[in-house]
Parts: sequence; C-alpha cells; structure tokens
Amino acid sequence: MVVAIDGPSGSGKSSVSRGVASALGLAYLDTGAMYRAATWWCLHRGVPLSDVDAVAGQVRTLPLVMGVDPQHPTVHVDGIDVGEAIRTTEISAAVSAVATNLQVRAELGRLQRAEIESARVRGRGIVAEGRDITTVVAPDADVRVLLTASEEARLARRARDVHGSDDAAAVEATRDQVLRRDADDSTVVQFHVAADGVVTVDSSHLDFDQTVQAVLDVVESVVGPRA
Ligand SMILES: Nc1ncnc2c1ncn2[C@@H]1O[C@H](COP(=O)(O)OP(=O)(O)OP(=O)(O)O)[C@@H](O)[C@H]1O
Ligand SMILES: Nc1ccn([C@H]2C[C@H](O)[C@@H](COP(=O)(O)O)O2)c(=O)n1
Repeated sequence: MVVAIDGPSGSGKSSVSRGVASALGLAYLDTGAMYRAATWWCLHRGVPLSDVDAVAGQVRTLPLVMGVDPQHPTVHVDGIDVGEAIRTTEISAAVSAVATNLQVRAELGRLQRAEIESARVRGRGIVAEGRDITTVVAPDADVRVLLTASEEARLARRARDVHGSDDAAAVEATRDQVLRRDADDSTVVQFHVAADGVVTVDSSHLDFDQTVQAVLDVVESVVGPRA
C-alpha cells in the first residue's frame, strides 16, 4: 500500500505520517528532508543557491541515503548523518531556493519514485509525505490525503517546536519559516487545495492522536479494514 500525504508547513505531515506508518507497519519517506539534504549538500560544497544550473548539477551528484523506519528515520549524505544539520534555521531559510529549482524537482522526484517503488516491491508499503506527492510524485497512490490546518494553528505549533512557546513574540519569530516559505514553495507546487480524488483532513481543531486516527480512518475507508 502506498499512502501519499501533502500539506503546508506545520500542518503535521511529518509527525502524523510517522504515526500512521508505525500503526500500519509501513515504511516512511520524508521528502522535505530530501530537499533539505540537497540544500545542505549545495551549501557544504560552496555552490551559490542563486545559480540554478550549478545547484541542479550538484544535486545530480547527491549521495543521499534515506532511512525509512518511521520510528527512527535517518538522512545520510556522503556517509554523514545530516539529520540534525538539515533542521537548522539556516537550512529552513534557504531550502525554498532549492525546492523551487525545477531541475532539482525533476531529480528529487525521480529519487522519491524509486524509494516508493522499492518499498512496494519489497511488499512493505510506504507513507510518503511532502508537497507534491499526491499530485506529481505518486498520483496513483492507493490513498491520497491533504493534511491542512489553519495558519494560526500551524504558526503556534511551529513556535512551540522552535521557541518552546506560542506567545505573540514566538509566533512572530516563526512567520518566515512557515508562511514565507509556503508562499515561495507555492510558486512551483500547489498544496493548499486538494486535487481530484485527494481527501482533505483538517487538523486545526484536532490533537495529534486524533489527527493520526483521522488519517487511519481515511485509509480504512479507501482500502478496507486491516486484517
Ligand atoms: N493535530 C496536531 N495537534 C497539535 N500539534 C500537532 C498536531 N499535528 C502535529 N503537531 C505538532 O506540530 C508540530 C509540527 O508538526 P510537523 O513537523 O509534523 O509538521 P510538518 O507539516 O511536517 O511541517 P514542515 O513541513 O514545516 O516540516 C510538531 O511538534 C507536531 O508534533
Ligand atoms: N515534496 C516536497 C517536499 C518538500 N518540499 C519543500 C518545501 C519546503 O520548503 C522544503 C522542506 O520541507 P519540510 O521539511 O519543511 O516539509 O522542501 C517540496 O517542495 N516538495
């Protein structure tokens, strides 16, 4: 089974997808982490992100290994564990420059399809999440979900993650990472409105466990109850 989940920043894609994959015994692919790893690789190799062709060339050499265990997802580039390095504010602020490079999207989309196919062939199945999984990378996935939440909920969640608080100052300091990034990313990919056949789950008024359950309910409604 392939489950595709898209949504804007802070909607809960990564954490909810891991919960769903764990519950169903599926692998888990964080495609945002692949764009972050590509950004880390370009900066590590001194490639200016404004040079579209140089970035694309560098990404074609990306020695990326994604660990797809939902309990312990990992990201290695050239043998280096970059799991923490790709979550820094520096990478979060820079990643849209790489994610809006259409040559990079073609290359990473190819790698993502290969990961999904490899899980499928091994008979394990996978939950893959990002911005264009339901529409471009795996439009033929068995289950396709758009996970949304209000701007207010998304900013508060990210503020709590990064600043340990969702007071006004923390929310303000989070705007760039959430709303500016979504605005930039939206110039090349659409993840605010569900495409035909994609089921919307709005988590604005759900807690984490309720949101995982809501997605599991969608899976069950599409593929039937688990054995
Ligand atoms: N339904 C929910 N209610 C409350 N908090 C939630 C809910 N879903 C996720 N969270 C929390 O919100 C934070 C952001 O979630 P997560 O990182 O999974 O979002 P994301 O959509 O993957 O964001 P990004 O695209 O920016 O990486 C996490 O701390 C997560 O535990
Ligand atoms: N399928 C995808 C996945 C991610 N992106 C972009 C959007 C973000 O700016 C960046 C990092 O994603 P995150 O870790 O915050 O989910 O990658 C994309 O364009 N397409």
